[in-house]
Amino acid sequence: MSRDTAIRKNTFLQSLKVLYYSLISQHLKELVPIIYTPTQAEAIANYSHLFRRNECLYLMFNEQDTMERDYLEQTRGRDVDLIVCSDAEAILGIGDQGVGICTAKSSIYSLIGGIDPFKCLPVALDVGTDNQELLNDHLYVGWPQKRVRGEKYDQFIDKFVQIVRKYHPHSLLHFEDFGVTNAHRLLERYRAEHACFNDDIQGTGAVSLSCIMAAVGVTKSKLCDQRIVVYGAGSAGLGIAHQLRDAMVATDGVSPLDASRKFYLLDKYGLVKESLGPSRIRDSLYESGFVSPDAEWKGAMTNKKGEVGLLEVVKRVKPTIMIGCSTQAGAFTEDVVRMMGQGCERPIILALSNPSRLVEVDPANANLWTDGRALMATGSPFPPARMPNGKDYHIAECNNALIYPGLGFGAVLCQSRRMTDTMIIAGAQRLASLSPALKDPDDSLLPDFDDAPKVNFEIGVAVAEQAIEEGSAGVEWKKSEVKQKAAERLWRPVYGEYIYDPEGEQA
Ligand SMILES: NC(=O)C1=CN([C@@H]2O[C@H](COP(=O)(O)OP(=O)(O)OC[C@H]3O[C@@H](n4cnc5c(N)ncnc54)[C@H](O)[C@@H]3O)[C@@H](O)[C@H]2O)C=CC1
Ligand SMILES: CC(=O)C(=O)O
Ligand SMILES: [Mg+2]
Repeated sequence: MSRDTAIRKNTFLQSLKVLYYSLISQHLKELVPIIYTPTQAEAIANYSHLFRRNECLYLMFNEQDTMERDYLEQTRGRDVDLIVCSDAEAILGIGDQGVGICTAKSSIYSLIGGIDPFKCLPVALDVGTDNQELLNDHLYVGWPQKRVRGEKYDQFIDKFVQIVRKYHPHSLLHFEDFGVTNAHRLLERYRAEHACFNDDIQGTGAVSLSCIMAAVGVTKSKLCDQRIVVYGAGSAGLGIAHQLRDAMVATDGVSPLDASRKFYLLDKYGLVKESLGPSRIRDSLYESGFVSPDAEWKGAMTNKKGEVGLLEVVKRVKPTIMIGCSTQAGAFTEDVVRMMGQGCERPIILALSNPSRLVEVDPANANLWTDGRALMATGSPFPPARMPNGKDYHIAECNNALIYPGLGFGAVLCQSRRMTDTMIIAGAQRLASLSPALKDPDDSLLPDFDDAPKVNFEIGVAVAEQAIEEGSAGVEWKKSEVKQKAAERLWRPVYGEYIYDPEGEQA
């Protein structure tokens, strides 16, 4: 190699990383689906078989005695702003993947959020796996033990969080794809003491709120006038319901109780209603206030176990919005969608499960079954649907990646010690204000992914402005200074253009 010193080799190799980011940045729409959803699910599912080298900080449960040393070794000389961690229990709709790491989530912060990749740290928290296929696989690279749960799990996570707080107190700690029993708990436990963010709960809630704000703009109605069915009451479903309810309370002035009654959540036991009891309703669902009173469901059709299914719910509720985050492919059947279409003029349908093969309804079918009246969004990219008038309807990609990079950029920019609900709402409102559907009701509900960097810059500015206004920021800027500061801070991959000159070579 012509680069003869270690430092020249080092800078050359670093430049290849810049090439990676530069190439993807120039072809975002084409290449994000390759490094992120839907392909990422396949890459994670085959992680051990495709394994080349470790790209993240890998912390294993049975090596926690050296956790602090391992952390320091990986972060030495780096000014870490952002940490993306996952225990991989509920990866991208494909369940427990043991050590299926989420480096892509971290790369998206750089590609779309403009955060220097050198300041981002992806962390795999390996606490074992309950995925028997992985445990039987002799090539599995993770710790081949059953998942650690309970107090020992909490102690391991706590040790990690305290190390982050000690060495990078201004960082944003992003939780990704934790299992439903841990996701809410961990966020609530740590968000008051450190800037924490759960993407599946808050990121998905925020991007869905933006999408729905745009959709109710098209239907010229208010958020509090909607009847909302959420199919799949896990991290994403509950996060979305909370976000929409908070927005109804904040913007439409309804009480939290009245707002809660606009929601009908379904989980694997059907409609979440009182009589399902604690064996079928998780604590976080009970506490959420979204459990339907039995009195509202007298005479409803049930199965032998007393469970009410989706079709019956849609028939009785006549929802204006139906959101899928259940991992159940095709759950929004023709009967369900046609029934919804009978109950309202412009059904708003968000089929958010990833990867694409798990989508609750193919938008082309939803379009057909509602005669082109549905306002639609999906979690992974889908081709446009042809409307009866011959026009193409662009399906919004309602994926948290359209908002979390900006939320993170904003929090990091102003060194916020908290990621507050109001900062997230400010980001969601800014995204909604950029919806193409505001100019043309037949256009996509959300901006195109090609515009994601520009859009996320705006989101970041809105978040930092809100943090300054409410006193959460660690910097002493005026709100009017934020845009300039954001522009100065933005990282963009610039890879020099090399022009091949054969004549020059001969000379
Ligand atoms: N578009 C986006 O930005 C995002 C999409 N997602 C997708 O949403 C899906 C769920 O993700 P999480 O909420 O993180 O997982 P989760 O495991 O927390 O939640 C899934 C929920 O679906 C429920 N469910 C399972 N079978 C069901 C059935 N037959 N009927 C009704 N509900 C059923 C489960 O009980 C669980 O509560 C995944 O496919 C994920 O990829 C998640 C986060 C963001
Ligand atoms: C997008 C995402 O966070 C998920 O599917 O889990
Ligand atoms: Mg996720």
